[in-house]
Amino acid sequence: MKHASFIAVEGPIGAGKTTLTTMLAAELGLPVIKEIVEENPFLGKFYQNMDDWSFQLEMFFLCNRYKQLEDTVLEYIDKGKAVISDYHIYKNLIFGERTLKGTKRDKYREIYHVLTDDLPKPNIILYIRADLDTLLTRIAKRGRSFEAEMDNAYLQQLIEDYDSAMASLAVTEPNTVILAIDGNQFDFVENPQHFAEIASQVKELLT
Ligand SMILES: Nc1ncnc2c1ncn2[C@@H]1O[C@H](COP(=O)(O)OP(=O)(O)OP(=O)(O)O)[C@@H](O)[C@H]1O
Ligand SMILES: Nc1nc(=O)c2ncn([C@H]3C[C@H](O)[C@@H](CO)O3)c2[nH]1
Repeated sequence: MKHASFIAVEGPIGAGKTTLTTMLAAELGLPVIKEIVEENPFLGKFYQNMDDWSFQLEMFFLCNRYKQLEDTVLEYIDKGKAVISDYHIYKNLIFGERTLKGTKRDKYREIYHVLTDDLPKPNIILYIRADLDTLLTRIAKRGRSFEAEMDNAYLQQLIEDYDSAMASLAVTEPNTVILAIDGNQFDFVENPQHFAEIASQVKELLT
């Protein structure tokens, strides 16, 4: 039996994950899983002082996403229903490896694997790649106050971390389809033709 599709939209901060996920969910008639941002008590503190707050923040994201992933598996994947999410749980490792240091990083990595290794993961990843200027423009356009403190070097580093992580996933999980989307060129918000092209590629993957 063919497994139901579990699609994750990924990319660095401000790439357009939530926007594209919402648009595709509506177009394809799929239930949507979105990450919790506004109720996160550590994000503002983290952007002001990353060294002091990174462990709390990464653990908060990991526990929330773990719970959401468990629920997604029970509600959709185990029942053979397709679903689209605006993140892949693997992003915890991408961020954690960047923001944590020393023993905290080692402990966090272990907890990540203990929690997630035995859970089903997305079989399709839509990876939105975008350069620093594009991301800065979109983050500014969205205007979240706590992100005003974000360092450009951190964002640039994450762009590179995402590229490495996707290249490594392509090797370690060869059955996962990774569709790269050029977020600099594709303006799926303003240009319906651009969105239609992406939607048609995703539909092909689902058939
Ligand atoms: N392809 C695009 N073209 C033009 N504007 C875009 C595009 N994608 C997203 N935007 C705009 O950029 C802003 C950020 O998008 P969005 O919140 O979807 O990003 P995100 O990747 O989910 O961010 P985060 O990493 O913080 O969760 C929004 O204002 C959105 O309207
Ligand atoms: N450090 C860190 N670890 C994560 O797992 C993570 N996931 C998202 N974010 C940040 C990016 C946006 O500002 C905001 C919304 O995505 O939260 C994260 N930050």
